[in-house]
Amino acid sequence: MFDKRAWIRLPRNVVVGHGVLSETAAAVGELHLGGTPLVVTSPTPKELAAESVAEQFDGAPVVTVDEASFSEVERVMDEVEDSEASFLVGVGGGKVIDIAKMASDELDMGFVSVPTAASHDGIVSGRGSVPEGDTRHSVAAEPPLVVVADTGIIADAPWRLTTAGCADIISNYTAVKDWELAHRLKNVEYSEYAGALSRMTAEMLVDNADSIRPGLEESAWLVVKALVSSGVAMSIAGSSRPASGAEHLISHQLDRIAPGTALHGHQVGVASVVTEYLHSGDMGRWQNVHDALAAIGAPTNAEELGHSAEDFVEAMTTAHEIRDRYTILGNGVSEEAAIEAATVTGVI
Ligand SMILES: NC(=O)C1=CN([C@@H]2O[C@H](COP(=O)(O)OP(=O)(O)OC[C@H]3O[C@@H](n4cnc5c(N)ncnc54)[C@H](O)[C@@H]3O)[C@@H](O)[C@H]2O)C=CC1
Ligand SMILES: O=C(CO)COP(=O)(O)O
Ligand SMILES: [Zn+2]
Repeated sequence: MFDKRAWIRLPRNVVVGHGVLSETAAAVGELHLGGTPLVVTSPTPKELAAESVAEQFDGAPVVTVDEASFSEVERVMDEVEDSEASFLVGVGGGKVIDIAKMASDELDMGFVSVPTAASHDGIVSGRGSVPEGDTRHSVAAEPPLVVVADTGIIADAPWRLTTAGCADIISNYTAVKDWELAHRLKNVEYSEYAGALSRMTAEMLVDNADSIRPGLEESAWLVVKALVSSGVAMSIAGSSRPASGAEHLISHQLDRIAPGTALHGHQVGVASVVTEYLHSGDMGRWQNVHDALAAIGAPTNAEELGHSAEDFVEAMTTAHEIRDRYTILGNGVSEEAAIEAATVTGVI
């Protein structure tokens, strides 16, 4: 009997380009959500974009958040109740977008994503990530109904945020390899379509690496389009598998061991060099990942991330424990093997 089912949730309007911030209300208006939003932001994005977004909705209330935590999600939910808002607009980096996404998911109301930085693919995906206890990885959430990515604003964001977004996309290569491996070894459901889209997204970014340079709005355009495409791959898969393998597990562990040391995208990029080595050994493929990161100016080793060699090795040897996600780390790599892989690739 044929028993496959898919429920693919995607954003309705994705608006990308120069000055599109001013089209936020129009892009939302098409969806007939009704009522007034609560705008969720943080200090810098507030001045850059959130105040202007609030004006477009007739002076909608604005709440400023400080950190990605469930207490902040609850504070936003309380503000929704006080202001009687009927949907949420997140304006800022990944933390703000996640808080607004998780609050709207809890309240079962619409969510609009207005990223001011192209730092990772969570800005467009149906995945939310707020640290809870020991959990650092994303969980399923409603994707944004509307994404408004103004390349003028994103091009002016600190360059490291853009290189982090690029590295998050480059890590899709190893994520797909891990997914294929889990399919072969553990019969994990695999989507050819989502896998191919994710890999192609990484390829297109790497092929255009020469045009990804600070201050160029073209770069913001390329990276945002890649992040959208990666988010769509996750929606098709119904999980973060196409964009998250062993390299993400290692990054989540680093976030636990040494929180706040480096950006998500930068960590997964460096970890991806090592996991590519674990996949393909001395065939030079890890060098391709390393070179792609170097070409866009992202970190290529633990020191550049600000992590010690000991912490990186600890993350590698414990990463398999944090989630039910089979990868090249299998049931765990030994300390000796971790040191060997990280040393050969120049990561430590
Ligand atoms: N939902 C998901 O699937 C995923 C979620 N995450 C989560 O996202 C968070 C990290 O997000 P990031 O964006 O890397 O960091 P972030 O949200 O902390 O942003 C970094 C800093 O850049 C500032 N910023 C943003 N746009 C700016 C602009 N245009 N100009 C000047 N400053 C600007 C922010 O205010 C913040 O201070 C973590 O909590 C991580 O767990 C990470 C990956 C995937
Ligand atoms: O960052 C992500 C994809 O790039 C989400 O992955 P996780 O589910 O591992 O948090
Ligand atoms: Zn990621």
